[in-house]
Amino acid sequence: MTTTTPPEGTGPEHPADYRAGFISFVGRPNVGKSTLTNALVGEKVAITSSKPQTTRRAIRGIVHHANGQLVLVDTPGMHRPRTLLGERLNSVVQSTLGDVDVIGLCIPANEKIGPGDRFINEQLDAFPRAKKVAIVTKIDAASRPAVAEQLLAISALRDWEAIVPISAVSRIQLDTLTTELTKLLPLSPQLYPSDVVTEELLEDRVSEYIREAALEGVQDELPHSLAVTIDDIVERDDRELVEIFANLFVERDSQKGIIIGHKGERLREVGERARAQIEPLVGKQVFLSIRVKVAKDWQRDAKLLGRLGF
Ligand SMILES: Nc1nc2c(ncn2[C@@H]2O[C@H](COP(=O)(O)OP(=O)(O)OP(=O)(O)O)[C@@H](O)[C@H]2O)c(=O)[nH]1
Repeated sequence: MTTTTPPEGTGPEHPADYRAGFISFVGRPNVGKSTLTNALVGEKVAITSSKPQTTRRAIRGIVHHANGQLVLVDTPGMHRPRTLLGERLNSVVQSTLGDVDVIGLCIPANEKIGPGDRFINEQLDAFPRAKKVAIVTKIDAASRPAVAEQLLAISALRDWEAIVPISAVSRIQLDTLTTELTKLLPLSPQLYPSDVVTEELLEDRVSEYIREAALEGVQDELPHSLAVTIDDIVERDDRELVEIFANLFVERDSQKGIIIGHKGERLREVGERARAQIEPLVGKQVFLSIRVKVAKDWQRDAKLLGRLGF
């Protein structure tokens, strides 16, 4: 019997070679994974910062295009664990990578390949199912000869399915990367409806925005000590207003002072920065209450980690 019905789920508008699947970007902290995720998805779904190790959750950004769908699974930076939080982050990475179709190892163009890159590259052998692609990030920050040299050095690391130099900030070669990644995915119907760009809950995105705002301009030891929880998000019926009640956790009393600042000035700025990100997301004016609390040494305390959502 012959049939002209397209495979279930693909819909008549999709070509026969439509591909969809899961992709994870890995690499040392600060190599530009979150920035790349956001640039590909075209909306801010992962927080970025100049401080390493700011990504804590497996966030999915979804890239839609005519020939396929890339579901991006953003992972925390892989590193040797020093705290309980570090261990949990690593186990998130391990379970994520066991599932994906493609792993993109990100290595910046403007830094020599180091032990950290090699360590992560070796870890990838544990995931034979995934196809491996090298992504050379930040090419805007390196000279052409330096990029060429880096491509050569990376090609010696393993037999890659592809090596793609890109810049997320200058939007160089992002379409090429999308095309190359799509080619490596299985033939598949669409996995998500076309208007979905992330699976993250509003609450999670709001708390990430607050953490990002709080991270701006703080000292080096603080970033890992910050965590945000949301008590409530209330949509007011009587006004075009959303009320958000958040807690910002630090580990020590001294950090509380730093976050709040002189006469609360710093906290006010954090609130303003976060609000500027959240309002477009909810499409309404936002009233944001942030209460700073101390949870002593939460990174090393299993119970507190659980309470803070890790
Ligand atoms: N010049 C340049 N800088 C970039 C580019 N992509 C990212 N960066 C910068 O590199 C820094 C780190 O970027 P992130 O995207 O947060 O890095 P990450 O790998 O996700 O970091 P973790 O979350 O710590 O794992 C930020 O200051 C970015 O602005 C790029 O294409 N060009």
